[in-house]
Amino acid sequence: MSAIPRGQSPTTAVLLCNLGTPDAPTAPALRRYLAQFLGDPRVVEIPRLVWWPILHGIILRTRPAKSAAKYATIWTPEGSPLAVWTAKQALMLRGWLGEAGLPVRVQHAMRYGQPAIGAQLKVLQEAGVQRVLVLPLYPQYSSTTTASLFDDVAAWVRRSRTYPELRFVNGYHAHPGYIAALEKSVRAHWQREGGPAERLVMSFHGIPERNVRLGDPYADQCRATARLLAQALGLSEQQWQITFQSRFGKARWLEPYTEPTLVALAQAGTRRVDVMCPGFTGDCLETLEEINQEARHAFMEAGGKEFRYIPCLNDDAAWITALSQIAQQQLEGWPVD
Ligand SMILES: C=CC1=C(C)c2cc3[nH]c(cc4nc(cc5[nH]c(cc1n2)c(C)c5CCC(=O)O)C(CCC(=O)O)=C4C)c(C)c3C=C
Ligand SMILES: [Fe+2]
Ligand SMILES: [Fe+2]
Repeated sequence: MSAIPRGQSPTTAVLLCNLGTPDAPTAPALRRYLAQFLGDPRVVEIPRLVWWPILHGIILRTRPAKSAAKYATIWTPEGSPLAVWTAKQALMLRGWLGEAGLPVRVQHAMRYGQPAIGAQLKVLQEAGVQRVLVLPLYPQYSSTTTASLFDDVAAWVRRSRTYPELRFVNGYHAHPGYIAALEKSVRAHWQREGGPAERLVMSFHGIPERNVRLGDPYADQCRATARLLAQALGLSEQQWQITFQSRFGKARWLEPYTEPTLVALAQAGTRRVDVMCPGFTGDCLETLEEINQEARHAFMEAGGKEFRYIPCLNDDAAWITALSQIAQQQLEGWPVD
């Protein structure tokens, strides 16, 4: 791909997309966010007639205040960590691609909340952008996340008379740059801590077991990521394990569940664990509160001695390099000006 002449506004863009987060750690903000999130038919696959009264009559009356209190424990002066990391990743990716001779525009957008995907696509189009690569911050494909993002892009296309040429990344769970960035983050953690703990627990966000039965490749992709990382780190089967967190509702989700596994490890005499969340590319509520606060507490209460949390990739240089490699591979062959 030839470089875009400097000084002109780029007509090619990368839209870096993430899940989204509430605007504030308050019950009203959580109600807006959860209504959009849990009203998405890709996330809750229950017929509307059955689900709507439960969502609006029960869940949105009780959950917002409880979730807001959790968000309040991780909120920063700059805002929600997920929003802060996503914006920073987009800024860094723009720099990395520019250095690689591809001065494309890079914007970020959220599936739920702000900045919305449709609004960002409109901004790009109005700025003269003719080609957009949509790059989700989800390494593992799931219909609940990746396909939902695609739906949102498609919904904007449906509303628009004209739209740019579009490409969409489905996932990169085994990309060598992603695995290498994860490996580097674990090795740096071991360096700081003076060596590995007895066990490395890799916790991924769960999804309902039913989705997997119906063909969602998410679980296999999480397992493949975990295995590749364990191999890169030279770990034996006894030194690592995969778990799934954040179960929502009463149905069976992917197992083994993270917190009960950590409790069982402590009860069986494991004193020290390293815990990471390789499926989350930036720290957020699910890693900072659910893992580093709640799961830590459960492990220690069950007799564990050290719970060593490994931060997500966030603004790590090796991770931004991986993102820029993934983007470059997809931008390859696209005509520029
Ligand atoms: C990384 C991949 C994710 C998958 C897969 C996923 C599936 C999924 N999530 C819910 C319900 C909730 N998730 C919530 C927060 C949340 N989820 C992800 C990622 C995935 N979810 C992230 C990054 C976050 C954190 C957002 C942040 O602001 O920091 C929440 C909201 C918080 C709460 O009230 O607990 C809900 C609800 C379902 C039902 C689902 C699959 C069916
Ligand atoms: Fe989630
Ligand atoms: Fe959670």
